[in-house]
Amino acid sequence: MSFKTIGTQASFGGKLLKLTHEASTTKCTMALNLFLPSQASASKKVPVLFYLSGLTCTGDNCAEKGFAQHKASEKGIAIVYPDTSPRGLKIEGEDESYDFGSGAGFYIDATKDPWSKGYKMYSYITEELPKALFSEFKELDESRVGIFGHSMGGHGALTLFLKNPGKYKSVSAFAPIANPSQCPWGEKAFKGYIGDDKQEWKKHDATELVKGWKGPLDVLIDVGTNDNFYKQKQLLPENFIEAAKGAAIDKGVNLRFQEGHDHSYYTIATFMDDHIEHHAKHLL
Ligand SMILES: N[C@@H](CCC(=O)N[C@@H](CSC=O)C(=O)NCC(=O)O)C(=O)O
Repeated sequence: MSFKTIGTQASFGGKLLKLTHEASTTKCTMALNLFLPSQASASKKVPVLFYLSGLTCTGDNCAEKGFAQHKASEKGIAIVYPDTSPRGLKIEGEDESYDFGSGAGFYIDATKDPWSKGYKMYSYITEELPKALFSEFKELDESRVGIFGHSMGGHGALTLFLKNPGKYKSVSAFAPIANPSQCPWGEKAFKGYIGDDKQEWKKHDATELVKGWKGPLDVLIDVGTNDNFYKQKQLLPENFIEAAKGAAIDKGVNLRFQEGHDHSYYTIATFMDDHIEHHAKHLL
């Protein structure tokens, strides 16, 4: 057993397991939540959605206020809510800012010291965590996996999907950091975790990655018109759309601007049913 169950919460007819496990990629104990709908059993496996959260979050933010269990329970889809970084590695500066270090792993593997010690969220989310989950929870179907997320987690969802053709059957994002090489959050993270080589940054930037995408694409993206971070040009979703057009797959990106909505979980909860429906189309 690699996971410890430290709590179980009834939710929309299913159960939310609060789990921890020792992770070798991130060199620490990682916490996460796993929602299992009532349909899940070893003889009837259910598809799985990975939800990647944004800056400052843990696996609890969306589990508590994203309203995802509502539709996932109806559809019979499990949801994994991982943490957003390693914790407590005792790296100098780890807890100094909200947008770098703890709570800000950016879903990449750091190559620069001292962060390369354990800031390996790409390997954790794409390899170590799913491997551990699928080996322990026989009710999860590893052939039907989707990915979505918010803000930094929207960047994570888009890039993990685009870097791994076929691994994820569906993708969507709320207010993603869609062109991180060109915005202050992304510049700070890439410089700190990867270094100064901007060619390297491109390998982790959804707007760059989509240019090389081959085949069909069906992405749902919601951004609020009253999102302060959109106004501050941290998100740049239009750049992603332009890049997708260049790759002749623009019809596959459904970018919706939601009038009056901001960057918060009020927005995520409002449109969560649409996102689960979008994934269900591909996973069921
Ligand atoms: N503290 C920061 C803002 C932090 C913030 O808004 N975090 C967002 C994600 S932003 C992009 O990744 C979030 O989801 N917060 C948690 C929540 O429950 O709302 C500041 O002061 O600007």
